[in-house]
Amino acid sequence: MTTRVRPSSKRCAVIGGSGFLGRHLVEKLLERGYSVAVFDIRQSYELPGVTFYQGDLCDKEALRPALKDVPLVFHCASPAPASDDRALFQRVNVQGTCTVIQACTELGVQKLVLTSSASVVYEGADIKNGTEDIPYTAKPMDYYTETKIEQEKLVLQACDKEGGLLTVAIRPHGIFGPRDPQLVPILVDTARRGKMKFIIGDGTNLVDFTFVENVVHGHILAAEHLRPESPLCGKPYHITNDEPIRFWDFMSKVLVGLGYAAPRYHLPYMLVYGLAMLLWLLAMLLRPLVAFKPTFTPMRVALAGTHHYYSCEAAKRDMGYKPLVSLTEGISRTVESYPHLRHGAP
Ligand SMILES: NC(=O)C1=CN([C@@H]2O[C@H](COP(=O)(O)OP(=O)(O)OC[C@H]3O[C@@H](n4cnc5c(N)ncnc54)[C@H](OP(=O)(O)O)[C@@H]3O)[C@@H](O)[C@H]2O)C=CC1
Ligand SMILES: CC(C)CCC[C@@H](C)[C@H]1CC[C@H]2C3=C(CC[C@]12C)[C@@]1(C)CCC(=O)C[C@@H]1CC3
Repeated sequence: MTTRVRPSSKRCAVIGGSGFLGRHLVEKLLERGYSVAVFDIRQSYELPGVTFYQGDLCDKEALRPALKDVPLVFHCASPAPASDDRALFQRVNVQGTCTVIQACTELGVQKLVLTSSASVVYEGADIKNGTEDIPYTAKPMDYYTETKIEQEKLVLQACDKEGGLLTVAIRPHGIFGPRDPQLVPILVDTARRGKMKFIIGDGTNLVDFTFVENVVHGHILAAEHLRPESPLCGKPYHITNDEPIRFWDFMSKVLVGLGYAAPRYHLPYMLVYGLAMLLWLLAMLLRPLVAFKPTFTPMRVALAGTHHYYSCEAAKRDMGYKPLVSLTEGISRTVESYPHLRHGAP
């Protein structure tokens, strides 16, 4: 007779655990007494309590050892949104997520927590205090969003309350914090190239930026509240700082904190959006001859010039979520963590 090892409830796996959010999640899980298996395409650190498995999540055989005897899996791997490689997004976010679900089911994993994105409902128009019942956009603005929608559907549909895999999706928005490879570095790069002088639109559009530790807190609460009888089963939840801020005020606070000037001059939104569309078309047409990536993509201009903030009332109600770090504290901790990006730094 073979005896199956009963997975310890303080064991878990983090797929994408080498990334920005993944590593913060791993650190918090360790602090809370979990032992963690990290599965990622690259290894970016070593920590006591972490077993590292390197591989592609599309490869089930590579995934299996990381998920074996683990009751709880977090899936926060994705190609970076800045890539415009449709085939890569499709392979990793859609086919790869099918592979993750299959592996979890075959290995008897009890809970799967997906990092989705609030952008699954965003199509370039204003969203004010959006709730989780807004339908997925039928017009995703990029391949990243298109495949995050498919990925979320797959995970939520896989939820089986009758003794099978339980699933939930966390939809963060605008994650920022120490070690973020995107938001602050893109902003500083744009400032260093002298392109952060302009405010797109009237500058009053409100947006959610969410400190990474609050996103981590939402993930752990979701995992710990996910049970067959709980309302979380098969549902998506927004996790934000619950403090929408003007997009341009947030950018200015980070820039000024790092010693750069805040943008001052206004440009009409529709003009910049139109130019971004033209540039994008040009990049498409010239692609066989020259590869260039415009800073001002239509998606980025829309993100910079429209309202997009979301309600996190459902997470408060169903899992007792409350942001732990305020926006002001989050911004100052973030700014302090980037001495090398300060104005004048070598
Ligand atoms: N950052 C944000 O503002 C937001 C992020 N999200 C979601 O949060 C999650 C985490 O994002 P974030 O931490 O910013 O992203 P990161 O790129 O920092 O982390 C993702 C990690 O997954 C790895 N990875 C990519 N492809 C594979 C693969 N095929 N197999 C195994 N590992 C792979 C990446 O490796 P490599 O770097 O080598 O590609 C990276 O280590 C993502 O699902 C993202 O969609 C949602 C909303 C907002
Ligand atoms: C979803 C958002 C809350 C988080 C956005 C993350 C990134 C998409 C943004 C981080 C830095 C931003 C930025 C711009 C657009 C959006 C970001 C890339 C601009 C390109 C917008 C136009 C400008 O004037 C320059 C901006 C640089 C920074």
